[in-house]
Amino acid sequence: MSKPAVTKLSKLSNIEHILELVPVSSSKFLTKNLPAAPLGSKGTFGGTLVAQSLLASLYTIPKTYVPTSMHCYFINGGDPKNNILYHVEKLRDGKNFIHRQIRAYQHDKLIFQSMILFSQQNSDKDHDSLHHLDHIESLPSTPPPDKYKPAASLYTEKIMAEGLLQRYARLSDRFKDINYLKRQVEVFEKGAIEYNFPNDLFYSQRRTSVLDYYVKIRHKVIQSKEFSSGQTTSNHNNISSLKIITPDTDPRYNYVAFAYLSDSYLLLTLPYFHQLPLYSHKFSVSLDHSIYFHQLPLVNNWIYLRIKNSRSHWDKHLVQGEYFDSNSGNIIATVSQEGLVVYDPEEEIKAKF
Ligand SMILES: CCCCCCCCCC(=O)SCCNC(=O)CCNC(=O)[C@H](O)C(C)(C)COP(=O)(O)OP(=O)(O)OC[C@H]1O[C@@H](n2cnc3c(N)ncnc32)[C@H](O)[C@@H]1OP(=O)(O)O
Repeated sequence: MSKPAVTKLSKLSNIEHILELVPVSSSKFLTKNLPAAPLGSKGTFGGTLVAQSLLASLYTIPKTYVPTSMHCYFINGGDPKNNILYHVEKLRDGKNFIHRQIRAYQHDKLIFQSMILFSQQNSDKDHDSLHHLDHIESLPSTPPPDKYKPAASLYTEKIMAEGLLQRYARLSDRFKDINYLKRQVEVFEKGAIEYNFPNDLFYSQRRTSVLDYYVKIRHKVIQSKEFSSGQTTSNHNNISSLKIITPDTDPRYNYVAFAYLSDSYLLLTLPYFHQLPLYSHKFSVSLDHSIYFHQLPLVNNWIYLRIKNSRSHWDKHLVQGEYFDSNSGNIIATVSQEGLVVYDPEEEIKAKF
């Protein structure tokens, strides 16, 4: 199994290290490293499961196919102290579409399942009828500094400042822990995902139905749009001939990295739509996650994201994001997620804060 040298990166931002899978058979893939929980959370980060299930399935399909959509369910919380084994089931291999189902296990416990549809990239059709991509005119290709700030400096200014921190500490004990706060700033500064948030993200008293921000991946991912034509990535019966899929070698890694970022600061932004401070939940897990890919998401470019909270009802909340390439203004993906998020009554949160 050949593997190119890995560029030296901070461990926090090394997405290849975070997501690496070791093929154990033509349909089973084991995590190389432990599946970490997000800071402040007990279970494995959902984005890791979504991205690794996509990565595992890529080993079983020809390189000319790209993901069109994926629909995922988080069935049991992942244990960050145990490796995960992904089983890829081939449901169908067609001329235009390929279907895969992926199940993630820790020991014998099913923790996650996804279904992924791939479509042929190099279509030989000569006309693209009814061609349309949602588009934002004159979208700035970098976050305008008067509206958006790097996450670490915004967190330091809006949460860690004298006077404000005491208010957050009334919501959760974690804000009394200086190590937690320092680690959060470090994750924002050096983590795999870089954010520029609007100035009022952490506590907005503005009534609005849309939240927007900019996001990208720090780890360099090859951007070439050329998908080598031809053979399957894997020789299904010979795992020693598998070429490891990395950010340096395979542009399809942009899809994998996008899947990872698409589960972060999505459900967590719910309080923004309800004029409450972020992190004011009592319990928060994502239940499902769906992505429609509209084109190759170039994850090292700033991606402009618009989130809506279409419904919140009896602790079940639906959030939906539209992601745009900030260079072209064209839509690259649509994401939906339902979460189980439990809050105290709004008046109680506001009274404490
Ligand atoms: C401050 C920074 C915070 C950062 C948060 C970042 C969030 C990032 C988003 C994610 O990545 S979440 C990770 C992906 N999603 C998951 O792992 C969810 C996996 N699915 C499940 O855990 C179960 O399907 C689910 C809990 C949703 C099922 O609920 P049930 O009510 O049917 O199950 P059950 O009653 O057996 O409870 C299972 C556990 O959930 C807990 N739970 C359920 N509802 C709860 C509730 N309302 N309040 C508190 N705890 C609750 C319950 O206490 C119990 O904990 P233990 O296992 O420790 O005993």
